[in-house]
Order: sequence, then C-alpha cells, then structure tokens
Amino acid sequence: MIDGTAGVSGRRDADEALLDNPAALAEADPGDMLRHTASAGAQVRESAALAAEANLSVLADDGRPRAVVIAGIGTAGRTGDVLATVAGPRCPVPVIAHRSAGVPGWVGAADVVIAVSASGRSPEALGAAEAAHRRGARLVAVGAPDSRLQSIAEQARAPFIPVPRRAPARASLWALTVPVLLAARSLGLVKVNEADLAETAARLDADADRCRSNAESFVNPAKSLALGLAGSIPIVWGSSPLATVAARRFGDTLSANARYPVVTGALGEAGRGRVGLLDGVFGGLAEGERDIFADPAEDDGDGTRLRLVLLRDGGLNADDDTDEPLAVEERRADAVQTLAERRGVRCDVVTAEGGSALERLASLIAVPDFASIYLALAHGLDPMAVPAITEMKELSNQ
Ligand SMILES: O=P(O)(O)OC[C@H]1O[C@@H](O)[C@@H](O)[C@@H](O)[C@@H]1O
Repeated sequence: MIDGTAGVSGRRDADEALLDNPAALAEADPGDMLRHTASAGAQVRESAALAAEANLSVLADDGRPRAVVIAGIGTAGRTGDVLATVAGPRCPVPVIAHRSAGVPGWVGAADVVIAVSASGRSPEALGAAEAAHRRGARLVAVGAPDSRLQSIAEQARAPFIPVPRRAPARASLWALTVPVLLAARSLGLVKVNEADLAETAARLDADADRCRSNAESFVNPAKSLALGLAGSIPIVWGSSPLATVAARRFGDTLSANARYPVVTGALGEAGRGRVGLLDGVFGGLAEGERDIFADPAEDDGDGTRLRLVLLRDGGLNADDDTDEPLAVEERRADAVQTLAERRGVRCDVVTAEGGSALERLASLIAVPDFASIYLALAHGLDPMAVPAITEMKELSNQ
C-alpha cells in the first residue's frame, strides 16, 4: 500500500529549477509525500475524533499516575518529546520518552505507559505494551488498526486509538501525536483544549497552502528554505525546549527524506559547546577563504559550508510555563545570529506563531517538514522510499 521507488539514485547537485515545475515535482514524488505532509491539519482533526471514540476516561479512574512513559521508536518516539514539551516544566509527574524495547525497570502499577507505533508492529512499542501489561501499569496504545499492537491492547483491556496508516510514520507525526496528548489530558497532565486543536489544525492547513507545490520558490517558505540548505551542512538549533523538539524533528526529516547530515539541538546547550562549529572548517574557515567577488551561484565545489537554521519561539503567553525567562532565550537567539553573521555563516530563521504551545510547535514544524521533501526532490531522491532504512530492517531482521 505504501510504495515509493526503491533503489539508490539521485543527483549530487540540487536542481533548483525543478522546484518551480509542479509537473516535474509530482513525477519525482511517486509516493505523494507532499500530499501526505499537507494532510497534517486533517490528521489532527481525524485523530482527535478517533481519540474521542476511545474510552480514555478509564485512565483517570486510578487517579494521577506516578510517571508517564511514551514508548516507541522513530516518529512514534518523537510523540513523547512533544508531550513532554506541551506538558511543560511544571507538569506534576515525569513524562519520559522511552525508545528501546520494553519499559524502564522501575515501571509498575502506579505508572501509565503509552505505546505508539504507526505500523502497530515495532518491537519497541510491542515490547513496551506487553511489559506494561505484565507489570500492571495502565496502558494506552496508539497505532494501526488490526495490528499486533491492537491485539495486545485488547488482551490488556486497554484503550486503543486506531490511527489509519496512509503514509510512512514520519509523515504521520500529527496523527500519532494527538492521541498521545489527549490520553495525557484525560490524566490531567496537559491543558490542550478543543480550540487549541482546531487552531493547530488550521495553522497546519495554512502552512500547507503556503508550501504547496505550485507556489513558486520566492513566495514558498519551504522551497526557499530547501534551496538555502542545498549543498550545505545544516545546523538546526531551537531557542526554547519547544523549539528544540521542532529542531530535532527537522533533523529526522532532513536525514530520512533529504538524506542530509544534520546537527540539531537546544541553543542553550549548543552555546556551551557546539557553537564552536561556527569557527571551524565548515564554518568561519570556509567562509573566510571564499572569493567575495565570485558568483555565489557558481560554487567552487570544494567548500561545503554550514547553514544555520534557527527556530525561534518568541510568542509565549504570559501564563505559559517556561524553564527560563523569555528574555534570556531571546538574547541567546540574537547572539547566535550575530555570531553567524560575523563569520559569514548563512542563517535562516523560522519564528513560532500562535497562542498555544501546540500551535507554536506546529508553526515550527510545518515549513521545515515541507523543506525536507523539496530538498529531496531537488536532488532526485524519492522522499518516501529510503533504501537504507529498508536494508537496515532486512539485515538486522527487524
Ligand atoms: O511507528 P512505527 O511503525 O513503529 O515505526 C517506527 C519507525 O520505524 C523505522 O523503521 C522507520 O520506519 C521510522 O520512520 C519509524 O518511525
């Protein structure tokens, strides 16, 4: 059902003109990753409806849990990071994203395990669901209907949210995330309300429209971000914990869709170490040796350069929970932009918009998601079929 073009092929140099040719884009994207990515808003609405049909209120019967563990790998694992950031630093219980098989040794009857798997069959999520049931923890499962995950949930008499599988897991982030958030809401751990979900879906729809394939590069933020990144080594830093989740997500999609190496992380942390990259071989040293009179379109070919993408989360509500004062985050974001400018390292900035944490997160994820696909297409890579992932699964028998 989910099919792309197998085999490793593509071109080293990005074909910029292809991005302004909608027919060629469609041809280069046989699995329709652009359309799947554009369904993000619809995914939010559909998953909210599916979660409303599941009996999540039983989760609250035993009161507030000691901890919540979100178990899954890849995109399913990212949903745990989203929940942790939306729950915020004042969340009364620990929210832990767990990415290996099974559950942490301390998990027991006082805890809740949310097992997530788009296919409903990752060994990590299945192992966690089984372990949770064995240990008497409360279990919720999110994933493909009629899957092994669903039967484990049924055996455990645990709520199961059947998320239809129409696209690869990484194009289903929103479909998987919303049930996780709503399970946590029924435990009283997050404040996401119906208006937040509706506004988040509307924002994802609007961003999908701005990033549509027939919107040309000079008005399409995803195409221009992709063209800026072409041929570079991207560094993606988030100015806040929420923006850092979006940065890590961009790392996932840049690697899997566009097959670009990428450094991602929190700007606060990077400022104490990784920011040194800006001084190095791919940063200031490469830029310092560049012939300033050379045509920037005619790259000399030997200069792989960093490109900084800064995800800024400036629009906090006064009543939002934060780790650090907004002013500290803002100063740090301004500082790294100055550092990049001084060294000639180019920098793209995506600034969060919207009221709720969820909507702000969506505003930092949507355009980069599309950019990763446009970058793949410009290189002639099918963003859906990733031979290396398939081969890894075959070779490691998973
Ligand atoms: O969500 P499930 O189906 O468990 O997959 C988990 C992960 O598996 C990997 O092999 C990749 O396919 C990822 O894109 C995916 O997120």
